[in-house]
Amino acid sequence: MLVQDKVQMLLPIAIGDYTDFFSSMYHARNCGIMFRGPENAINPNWFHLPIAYHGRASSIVISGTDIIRPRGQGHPSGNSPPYFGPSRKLDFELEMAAVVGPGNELGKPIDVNEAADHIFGVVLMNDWSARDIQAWEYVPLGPFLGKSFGTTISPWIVTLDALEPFSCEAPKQEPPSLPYLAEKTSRNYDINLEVSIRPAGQGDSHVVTKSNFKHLYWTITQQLAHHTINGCNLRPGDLLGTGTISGPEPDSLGCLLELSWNGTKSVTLGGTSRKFLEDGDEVIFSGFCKGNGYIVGFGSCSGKILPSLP
Ligand SMILES: O=C(O)/C=C/C(=O)CC(=O)CC(=O)O
Ligand SMILES: [Ca+2]
Ligand SMILES: [Mg+2]
Repeated sequence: MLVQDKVQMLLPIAIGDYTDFFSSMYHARNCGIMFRGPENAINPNWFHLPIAYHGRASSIVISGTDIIRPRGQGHPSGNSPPYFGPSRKLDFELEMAAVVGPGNELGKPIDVNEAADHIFGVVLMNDWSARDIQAWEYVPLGPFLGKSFGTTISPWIVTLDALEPFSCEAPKQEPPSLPYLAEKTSRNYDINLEVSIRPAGQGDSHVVTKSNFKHLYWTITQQLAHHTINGCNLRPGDLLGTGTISGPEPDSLGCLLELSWNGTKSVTLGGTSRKFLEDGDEVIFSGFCKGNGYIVGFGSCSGKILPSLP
């Protein structure tokens, strides 16, 4: 046995492909209210299929790896042209991710009721997001450079077997999903999640949100079944992010975009405050399940923001 602090953690898998879903209704609704207003907050398709984008596997890094503030084109306001420079709206996204194994052959979808047999386990994941870059580039094809500069995961994979004692009923889906997504039993897991930020030079980190995996509307088994329904093959080590896991309460929102309501209010951090991340901030995710006399821990998923290139 080795003391955790004395070893260097590495990525637990070789990640061939990475997909990121958008499966918390609270997160989808909040983003929609901010970007489209309350009447059209959630697009009609959202309630019929687990929405996702194809992410970038090459920039997935292990917890503890620094993240360089990305540069890019920022969203013009009014009639002004777009600007180029360091992101002014750098954010974290509190997520978990399923690690695929064994996966399927090309052309042979995985049945939703057998999907759990193709998920080896789960990790914590931070889908770092540059909101100004993302807002300008994402129509009509989805996120691109606003998210591909870095994604952090925790160092060990907690198997679904280890999570079984913490399984709980998933939210009721209304309208009912199409038959290929209808599960005989639809399960989530009760996993406590927490995000804290340690500003540069401070010893203490400050908790900014607490959420729970059980808030996901689309389950990870529905995500996997949907991903393969067109015949797409998933391979061992592929990573399926859940999407930002926001809960219903104001202190359970999974990103600063929501917590600061797109920079219109401040989030307190001890003696200071944030709307988006500043250079030197260390963002630390933790996750655990509390059993009877024991804990299943996910370790931490952390990263510090370094200044952008000149
Ligand atoms: O509702 C929209 O138009 C946009 C939503 C987002 O951009 C949220 C997002 O970043 C997706 C994610 O959680 O990864
Ligand atoms: Ca995401
Ligand atoms: Mg990312």
